[in-house]
Amino acid sequence: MSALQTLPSQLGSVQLSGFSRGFQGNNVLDAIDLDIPSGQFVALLGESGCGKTTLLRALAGLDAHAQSAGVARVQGNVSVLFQDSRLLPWLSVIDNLTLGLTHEQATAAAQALLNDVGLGDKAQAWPATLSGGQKQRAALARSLLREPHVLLADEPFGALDALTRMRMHLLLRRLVERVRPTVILVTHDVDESLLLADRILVLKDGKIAQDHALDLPHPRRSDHPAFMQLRSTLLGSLGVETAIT
Ligand SMILES: Nc1ncnc2c1ncn2[C@@H]1O[C@H](COP(=O)(O)OP(=O)(O)OP(=O)(O)O)[C@@H](O)[C@H]1O
Repeated sequence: MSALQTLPSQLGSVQLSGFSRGFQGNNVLDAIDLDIPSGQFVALLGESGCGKTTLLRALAGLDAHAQSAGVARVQGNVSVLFQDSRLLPWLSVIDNLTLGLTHEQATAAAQALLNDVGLGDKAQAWPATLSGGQKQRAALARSLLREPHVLLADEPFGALDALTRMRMHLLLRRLVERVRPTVILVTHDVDESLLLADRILVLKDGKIAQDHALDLPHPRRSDHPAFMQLRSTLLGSLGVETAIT
């Protein structure tokens, strides 16, 4: 076997080794080393402008104009979920899901995923007739239909109201537990990271400044003592002091 071949057990793993990236001479990511094993759910936190999206887009193979050094390796298929759904307005919901897929079962699988995300009756609807939350659910279904080994999500729930966001959290956890992709979720929301992730990273000054493993069962309760302690630590690292000690 050649050294370049990917072993099945490595599919879904992500490695950064001395990875730097910048734009127009400004360094954003500074020699990052990071190993994410297959199937891990990672949340990436950090203050605005610290480079979270830059890191995610590098892993997605975007921003070819950026100056990069070092290694960023993602093994397997990648799906990207953005803050806006990016559904094409001239295609029905189900045609948005199956766009580019040629296998015969794509339509049946798309309908099954739409059922899963509660949009079973919206398959033939136009995207413009969906609410923001419904569009994001359709976008999530579109991502998972590709059966990605790695799901890269950039604040996918950032624009949703609190109630819809809570529903999306439950939905994402349920689907992720079934499909088992590696997930890297960029978020500003500390509670979101604590509710969903197995591991929480904080990006600061171009480096991974904190790396926390979370071994709490799901569904999680936000009043769990370990949850509250880490919440306080994370908020502190983001420059927000809390009363909890
Ligand atoms: N395509 C680009 N061209 C030039 N500069 C860029 C580009 N993309 C990002 N940057 C710069 O890189 C830095 C990091 O931006 P990035 O969007 O990665 O931060 P972020 O942590 O995701 O921020 P936020 O939480 O506010 O979304 C910023 O200073 C930004 O201006």
